[in-house]
Amino acid sequence: MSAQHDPLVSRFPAGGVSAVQSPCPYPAGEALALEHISHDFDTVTAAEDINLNVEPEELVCLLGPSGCGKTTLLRFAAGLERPQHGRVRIGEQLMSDSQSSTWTPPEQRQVGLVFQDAVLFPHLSVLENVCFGLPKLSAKEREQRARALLAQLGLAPFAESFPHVLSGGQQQRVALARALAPSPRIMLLDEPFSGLDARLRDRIRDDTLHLLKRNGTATLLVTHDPEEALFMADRIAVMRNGRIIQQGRPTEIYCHPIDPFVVRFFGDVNELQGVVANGRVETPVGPVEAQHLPEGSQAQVLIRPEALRVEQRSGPRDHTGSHVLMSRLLGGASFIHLCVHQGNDEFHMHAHIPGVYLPERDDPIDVHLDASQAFVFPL
Ligand SMILES: Nc1ncnc2c1ncn2[C@@H]1O[C@H](COP(=O)(O)OP(=O)(O)OP(=O)(O)O)[C@@H](O)[C@H]1O
Repeated sequence: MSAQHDPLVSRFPAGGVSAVQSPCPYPAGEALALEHISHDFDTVTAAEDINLNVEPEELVCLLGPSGCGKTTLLRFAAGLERPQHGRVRIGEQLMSDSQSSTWTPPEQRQVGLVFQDAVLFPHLSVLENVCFGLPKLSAKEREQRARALLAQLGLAPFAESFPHVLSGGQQQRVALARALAPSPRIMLLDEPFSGLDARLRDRIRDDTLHLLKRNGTATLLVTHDPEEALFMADRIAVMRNGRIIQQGRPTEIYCHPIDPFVVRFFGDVNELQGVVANGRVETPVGPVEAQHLPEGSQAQVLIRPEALRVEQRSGPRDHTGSHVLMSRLLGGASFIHLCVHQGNDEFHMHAHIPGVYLPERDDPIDVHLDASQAFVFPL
């Protein structure tokens, strides 16, 4: 989908940066390709046969826990580190190739880089910081482009200010504008929002998404935050221990996770076990399809809290059936601790219900399962 047709960007007025530089000035084809990248640091495998590409205008998130190798991949793309095996291409150009010893230094790669902490030149104004990477334009064009970008990020009033008078969030936006000013072939963002408090982070994340989409900038974003990946990404690559274990559109990753790690990484999950019988596994909240597993095999069932719908039932509050243990309001949703029964066994499960729904402790309930958010894997 082009940036112009993306409903997310429709709230932006025409003009701005696009008046200075039209979106996506690079030819069609991949913006970035990492091909068969492998790399060890002493005994740690930071990358193992990684294949990842970013299409023009696409925003790809590398998502995974701390230490899984996300930053290392970004550094290979930027040319800050040389992979022991594999190739890096940016656009049509080969940037590094372990076999032919091809190597392009970072300053010749036309990448935009933003890290967790904005590193601005303290002796230059905001405007001068953003103009810094634009030596090929005339002074007037430089200023025009820098001001247009600052305006898009709500920073126009600070153009003449020096970095030390800006808040952390404002500094981060300046860093973003500076990286974007030279129209990089690819933007490489390494946890750029993680140093910000929650509300500011949401705002800057939103601004960044709109800015990147409006400019049609291909982007690789590193994050350990699954919500951030879902919010930002056109495509997500989930990493663990130096390997990409699943990549696809956010809905594919969330609704069709290929293993328990991917399910758990996206949040709290109810975990149960059972035996496959007649192509399904019985759970205390209903059967779950398991046609892909052998009959009689042990299976684990992972059920997201939002898969459970809770209905209050009339009857005695005597704990003979499923009942409420505790209810909490989380804001836009309610979180309910449940005690559910299967035969003589009791299970503690969590339900996540949209809106304000707070049944009382000990209320008898029926629990219904949306099986599309329940996943069965071999044990
Ligand atoms: N220069 C280095 N020398 C030795 N080990 C390194 C080096 N750089 C990274 N590593 C190791 O490689 C692994 C991957 O590190 P990397 O920084 O890429 O992970 P990450 O997923 O980005 O983690 P985080 O989210 O914490 O930044 C880690 O075990 C790390 O300790």
